[in-house]
Amino acid sequence: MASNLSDRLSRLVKTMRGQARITETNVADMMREVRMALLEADVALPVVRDFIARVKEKALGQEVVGSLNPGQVLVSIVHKELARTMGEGQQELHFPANPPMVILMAGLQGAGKTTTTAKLTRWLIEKKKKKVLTVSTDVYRPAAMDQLRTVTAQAGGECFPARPDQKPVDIALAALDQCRRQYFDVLIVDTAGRLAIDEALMAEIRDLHAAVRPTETLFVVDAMQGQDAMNTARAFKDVLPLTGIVLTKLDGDSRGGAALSVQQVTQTPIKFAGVSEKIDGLEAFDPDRHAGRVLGMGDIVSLVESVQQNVDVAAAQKLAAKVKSGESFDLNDFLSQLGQMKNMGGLSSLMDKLPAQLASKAGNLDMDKAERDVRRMEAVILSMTPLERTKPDLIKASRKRRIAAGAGVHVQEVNKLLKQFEQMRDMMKKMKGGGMMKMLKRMGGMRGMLPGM
Ligand SMILES: Nc1nc2c(ncn2[C@@H]2O[C@H](COP(=O)(O)OP(=O)(O)OP(=O)(O)O)[C@@H](O)[C@H]2O)c(=O)[nH]1
Repeated sequence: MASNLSDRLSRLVKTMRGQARITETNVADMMREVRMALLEADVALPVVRDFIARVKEKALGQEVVGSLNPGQVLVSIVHKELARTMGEGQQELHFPANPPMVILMAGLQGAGKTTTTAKLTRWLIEKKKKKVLTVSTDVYRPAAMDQLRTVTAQAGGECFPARPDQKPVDIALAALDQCRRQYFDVLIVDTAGRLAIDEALMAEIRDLHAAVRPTETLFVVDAMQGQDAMNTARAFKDVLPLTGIVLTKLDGDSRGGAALSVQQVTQTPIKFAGVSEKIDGLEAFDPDRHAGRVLGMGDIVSLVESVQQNVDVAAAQKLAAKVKSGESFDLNDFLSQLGQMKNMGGLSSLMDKLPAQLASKAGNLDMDKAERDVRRMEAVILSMTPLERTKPDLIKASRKRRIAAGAGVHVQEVNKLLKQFEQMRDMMKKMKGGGMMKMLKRMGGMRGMLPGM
């Protein structure tokens, strides 16, 4: 697995210490790394070229302030420009003043249109309190009609009973008529998957569009499609006035470079991301966060921010000094560490911000259980006396039972915690604070990643 962009740039940066400006000479090597990172993320080559030219123009002549170096400044420029290219903030659906709203789903076979139709139905019902009707116009595959009926029911919506012997336009108009008569707020028209080179099918979807005049025409594209996504998107855009893009299968291995290519050629906002096969696996697309993924850096920017805001560096330094000087690590210290972890938004929110490679390694952990464990540990420590917290060896069996009762847990939980604490104290003694100092230094290094931090 290739290392991430900030690692690569910092390797280069070692050779250019003391340089105060981004110049033609030092930018060339760095741009090569940025180009590689984007190509590895499957962004189409012409889009990469364009993007690089824009970043270079922005970067040249930038002052490198304070403790930053040119590489750090560049990572920040690349990240911001990438997020800006993929959209300015999150983009919502447009709801017309007079319902029903019609949404037309378009895309290649297997892109995820039917699954997204169901997810969107659920999203509209739950988040927007809408009454939703779906309809399949895939007259070529009766199984597709059955699939939509099943998934719409799972989503809690209604599906218009279409028949394969009808024409797609007739089906859609009949569904729209039912929608009006029965006061549905939204009609989602699912269509057959089609290749852009299939002229007859492309003409059919254009006719469908003209007949139902949708408020939203969503192009559904599989993030795993990589470089090809650009050509597909362009062909659909030529035929249909797209209003939004749904990028599916972002839970796969792909770094999601397709987002950049598709957005660039269609100039259409990416509105949703598909993040699982399940009915609730649809999220509003977040360009800032996705930029981190494309660069292979996870949501590093907000991770750095949450570490800085919530970790009490002074307290951590005091703890490191205490361990180093041979003073023992006690349960109060343990409690404060648990508190810091909670301040950063809990384990699952930290996991969400990690780069994909790291997160997938930790993916088998049950985060909900881990968070419950942390809360239980806190309750156990809080039910001890101050003396017991500094000298846990004094805790006898009868006190363990009282502590367990106070925390509302089984006595085994108290034993488990004391054992974990003992292991941690042994580890701390071996580290003599050195490991923690290293960690703190790294945090200091991360602070330099972005200007103004
Ligand atoms: N992991 C994952 N799988 C997805 C996602 N979206 C769709 N899929 C899967 O992709 C496959 C194809 O999805 P469909 O919704 O049937 O695709 P379609 O575009 O309607 O396909 P056609 O009707 O053949 O044109 C199914 O196995 C879905 O479960 C997603 O966001 N993540």
